[in-house]
Amino acid sequence: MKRKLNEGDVPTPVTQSADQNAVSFSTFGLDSRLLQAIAQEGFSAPTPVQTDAIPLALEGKDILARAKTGSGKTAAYLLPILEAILRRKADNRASRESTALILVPTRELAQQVTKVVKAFCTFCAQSVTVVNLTLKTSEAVQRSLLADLPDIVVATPARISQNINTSAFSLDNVKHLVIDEADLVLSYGYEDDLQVIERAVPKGTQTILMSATMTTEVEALKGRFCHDPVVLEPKEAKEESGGVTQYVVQCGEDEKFLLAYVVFKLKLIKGKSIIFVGDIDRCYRLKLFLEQFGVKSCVLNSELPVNCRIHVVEEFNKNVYDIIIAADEHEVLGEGRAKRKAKNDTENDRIAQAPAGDPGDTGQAQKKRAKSSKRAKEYGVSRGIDFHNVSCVLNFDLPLTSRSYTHRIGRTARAGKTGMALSFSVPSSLHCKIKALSFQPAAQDEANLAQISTDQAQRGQELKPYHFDMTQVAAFRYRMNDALRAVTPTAIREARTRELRQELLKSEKLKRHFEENPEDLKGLRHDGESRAVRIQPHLKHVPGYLLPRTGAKGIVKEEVGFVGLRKETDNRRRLAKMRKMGKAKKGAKRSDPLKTFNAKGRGK
Ligand SMILES: Nc1ncnc2c1ncn2[C@@H]1O[C@H](COP(=O)(O)OP(=O)(O)OP(=O)(O)O)[C@@H](O)[C@H]1O
Repeated sequence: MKRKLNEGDVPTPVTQSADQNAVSFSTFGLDSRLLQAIAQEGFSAPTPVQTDAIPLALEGKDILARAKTGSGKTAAYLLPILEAILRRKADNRASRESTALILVPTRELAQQVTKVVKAFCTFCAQSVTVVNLTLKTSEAVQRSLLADLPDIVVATPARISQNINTSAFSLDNVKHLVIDEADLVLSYGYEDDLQVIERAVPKGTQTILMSATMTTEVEALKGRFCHDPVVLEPKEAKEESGGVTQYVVQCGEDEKFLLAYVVFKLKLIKGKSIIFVGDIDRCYRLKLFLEQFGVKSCVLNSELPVNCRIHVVEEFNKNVYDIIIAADEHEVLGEGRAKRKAKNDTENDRIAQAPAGDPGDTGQAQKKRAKSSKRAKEYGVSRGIDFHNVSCVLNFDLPLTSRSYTHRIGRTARAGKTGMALSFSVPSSLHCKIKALSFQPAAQDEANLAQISTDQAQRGQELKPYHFDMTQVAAFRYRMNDALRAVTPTAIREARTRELRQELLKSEKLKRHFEENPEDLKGLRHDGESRAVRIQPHLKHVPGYLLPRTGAKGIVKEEVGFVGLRKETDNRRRLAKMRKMGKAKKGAKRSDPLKTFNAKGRGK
């Protein structure tokens, strides 16, 4: 909640309301302590969804609000709930009940919502208590947290149903139920849990559904949980992704790396960026690749413990990093797949499985995905996480669904700001040309891009081609190849384990063990220092001769049409150099240096 809307930044109204400009938070009749907190957050005026939802929610109405990502939906439902709790407390000081239940699809979101509650309760912290039930705690701890009867409980549906089933939590006193990111809750496989909750929710509970998109799932939830709800929808579809300028580049698999290098090294994109990749290995591959050019980034993926993920987002939001590389693996499962659940899940949530016989899916790939999907279940980086001040979302790997695309690009242009989304799409003729760099689901890029473009067109948005001057970009190919060669499967594996090792070092739980076994600590520390990729200092500098005469800007040609990509034939030069260094066997056939990756296989 750090970014503020400046005057003039305030987005256009979401629905038709009487003179939106005259609305201020004080017109809602909110408790002065809440108004103080709102002012402290720097919110000068309510956003359109807040303007519409807050008065209705204060009247106790059920609401289904559809508003674009980043439009301030969290405050739209939290403020009226906090107001209602404070009013009830003022009437009956003795009462201690859990009266508000906020359901979110992921742990990160639970953490985020809890933080927002606390921020709004800065001046009434004694009166309102909140518990985030998704933290990694034992059932006994959860039971005791709930026994304190916090006013607000934030959790995933699975955690709630689990606690209802063990009688640790009763919904008898719940007066407000929120399902945030309602369009995602069912696709995360929470159907059984929602059934348990549905049965336990008392009649007359005020229900608020918040969603970025209106899907059949949301319609279904509306029918099941709401009573005669007011439906708030954007006035015009145009406003949906209004602040995001969307671009697409058709390119080969290696050219994704080439363009990423050029874009970030030459700072063609100003400000902070989120790069979405399709799986965890690609997260580290890209990170290690960019690192060699002195481009620093942090990674986010479901393999990292949840506390670490939250920490990474916080660091990014504090501008410690400008680039975050996020693996959107849950998305890779596809929405349909994610619905399939496995029984006997020991964790509180279910396992999303890939269906058998999916076209293009190997058995091994399916197994791997099913295994990782349990982790991915509560991890949804493209959904709802409030990354601050993101100028650009780069879809390094194109999302598999239009809905995912909407969620991903919603990480930029938040709270009335503007932003840019750049997507790489691999034409089928260029897919699987370089095995080590290829991403299997990209085989569907053409079809997925067509679907995304159609959906965006329906929202009045267009994906324009981004014009790189590829003749200029090609000059960087030699360096790209050099850097790519250093990112071996072993390097990726090591980077992956190193990241986890660092987490072990930070672990509170292992502190005692390390005190008793200092050798283990030393070993881990030492491991952490090892470098995954051989250092090539020259790569960090961009020699002037690589740049066009007009400087870095000459690489992006807005006025020309898309320039087809062409493989540069620098192999002869490279081979000659290697021979000189005695590395290449005479007569060795290496038409493309990247093919050396093939021989070693992928780093997975
Ligand atoms: N009235 C306001 N004035 C200024 N900033 C605001 C206002 N309301 C919310 N914000 C800021 O806008 C950002 C986005 O808000 P929020 O996370 O609630 O959006 P959202 O609609 O829930 O997005 P998503 O669908 O992605 O979860 C936050 O950083 C929040 O602090």
